[in-house]
Amino acid sequence: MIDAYTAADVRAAEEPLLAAERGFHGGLMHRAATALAGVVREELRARGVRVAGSSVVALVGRGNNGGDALFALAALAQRGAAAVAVALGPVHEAGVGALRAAGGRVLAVGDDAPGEPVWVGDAVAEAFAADVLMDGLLGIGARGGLREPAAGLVELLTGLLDEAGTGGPTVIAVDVPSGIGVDDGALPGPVLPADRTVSFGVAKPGLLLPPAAHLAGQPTVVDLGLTPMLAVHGASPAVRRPEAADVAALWPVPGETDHKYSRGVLGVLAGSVGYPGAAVLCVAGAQGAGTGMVRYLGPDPVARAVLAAHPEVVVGDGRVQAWVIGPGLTDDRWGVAGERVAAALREGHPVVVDAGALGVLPGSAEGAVLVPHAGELATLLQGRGVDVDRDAVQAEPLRWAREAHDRTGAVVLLKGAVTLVVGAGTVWTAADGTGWLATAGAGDVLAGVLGALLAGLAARAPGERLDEDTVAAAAAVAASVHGRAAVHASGGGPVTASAVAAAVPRTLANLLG
Ligand SMILES: NC(=O)C1=CN([C@@H]2O[C@H](COP(=O)(O)OP(=O)(O)OC[C@H]3O[C@@H](n4cnc5c(N)ncnc54)[C@H](OP(=O)(O)O)[C@@H]3O)[C@@H](O)[C@H]2O)[C@@H](O)CC1
Ligand SMILES: [K+]
Repeated sequence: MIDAYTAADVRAAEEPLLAAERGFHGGLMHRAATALAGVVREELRARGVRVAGSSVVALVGRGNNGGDALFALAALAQRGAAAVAVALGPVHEAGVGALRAAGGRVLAVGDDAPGEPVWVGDAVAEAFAADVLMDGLLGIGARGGLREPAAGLVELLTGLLDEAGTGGPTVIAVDVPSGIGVDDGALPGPVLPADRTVSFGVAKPGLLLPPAAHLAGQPTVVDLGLTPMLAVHGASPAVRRPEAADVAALWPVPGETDHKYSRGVLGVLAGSVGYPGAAVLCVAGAQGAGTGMVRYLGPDPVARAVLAAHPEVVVGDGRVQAWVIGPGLTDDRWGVAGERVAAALREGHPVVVDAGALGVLPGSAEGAVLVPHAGELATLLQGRGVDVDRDAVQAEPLRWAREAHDRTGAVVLLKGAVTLVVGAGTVWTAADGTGWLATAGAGDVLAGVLGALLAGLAARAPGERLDEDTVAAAAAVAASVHGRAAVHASGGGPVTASAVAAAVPRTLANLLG
């Protein structure tokens, strides 16, 4: 599990550690910088460049984040790297001292910065020519987006890096990409996209939350002994991301005495004469995820298509432990879908609600998991009197997913390259897929995978409602499995939704094996 804590919780936890070290060399900043320098060396090796003779540049801001970057540069300079700090104002004095003592250079952008004065354009050229570029402008002390001159410098550099494709430096963000919303993943201004973020103590929410997560690259967390302090302080993770072991821990694995009913029966109300494929794909996802049985409800021609692809499906009503309602339904079926959602919730069954059925939710949909994409979430909120559109949802996905949760009582899984799951408690994210997964029908497969998982979990606790945290964790785990299946199926190239569903059993076998 990657657990991310808010900036306030991190500060409260580090306070006693900082007080205990009282400026002692070898304290938190020294350990953070040493680990950071280690990651830079790793990245230099990955580029086939030796540390001695390499070129490493850091953009340095006024706080301790800049201090980390300066001490890391000093450590690299000691090993023979050409280390250059670009200071964008007054910066950590001891850090500058250490860098200079190790033979590094300091370039100054702006009158109040130490070092050789340079134009912004020269600083950009220096940064762009480096093997590795560290972004140490702002950390968890950020208030709002980058200010000038850092904002302009980052905009210029981002443009150059965009044009260069893979030709520019490897970018490593120090603790967080500078200027992101540390706690909410917002992007209030320009942010330098990183290949990797080295985060100190614990991950920060913005590394896992869209849209900032797209700019953080691969997160690497450096252990600084903060976790026990967080526990003492009573902090709980604000955002979590499941890893392979977490999928295995949650996924119900059948025992010798299990039978199809004890493994979970999933009801699927999906598909229409216009969109029969949605039903076939949803069922394929559920079968691939190993549900005990699928009961399918839908028009005869669609049922025939479902049976042709999946002869093990039972067509017609009966007892189920969970539902998927909505994929591929046309408006003539929305009334039936709405009644079925309400009935399932009354009976205490978890329901995955997708597509057209999102528009016919009962006033309170507590117990449901809504699985919209950004456009569907905007429509759902508009239907409840909220003035929001797709672009606004994409700009602030956490805010609007939370709004939808507050207004419906349901767990909200917002689909995207980084999937977001919002309930009353911890926020979950998953980002194990590939860009190739953005393809027709992929959402139908996800609904089936999630439905199967919920049916399996509900079947393990007969007569009990699944608690909301379990449902939210299941939604994130299902999104993770779906993304991993896409990666398996893709092998780096295009992938169809059918292929993703077909790859789910192999993906689960690898995760559970
Ligand atoms: N947690 C840990 O265990 C460890 C943490 N460590 C490190 O410490 C970092 C936190 O350090 P920090 O508190 O000095 O904050 P940081 O973000 O560097 O700078 C804040 C300064 O920037 C300024 N400023 C604010 N917003 C701004 C803006 N938009 N644009 C421009 N300026 C802005 C603000 O000034 P003001 O807002 O008052 O104008 C203030 O002076 C943390 O991220 C990690 O890297 C490690 O060293 C050791 C282990
Ligand atoms: K940073």
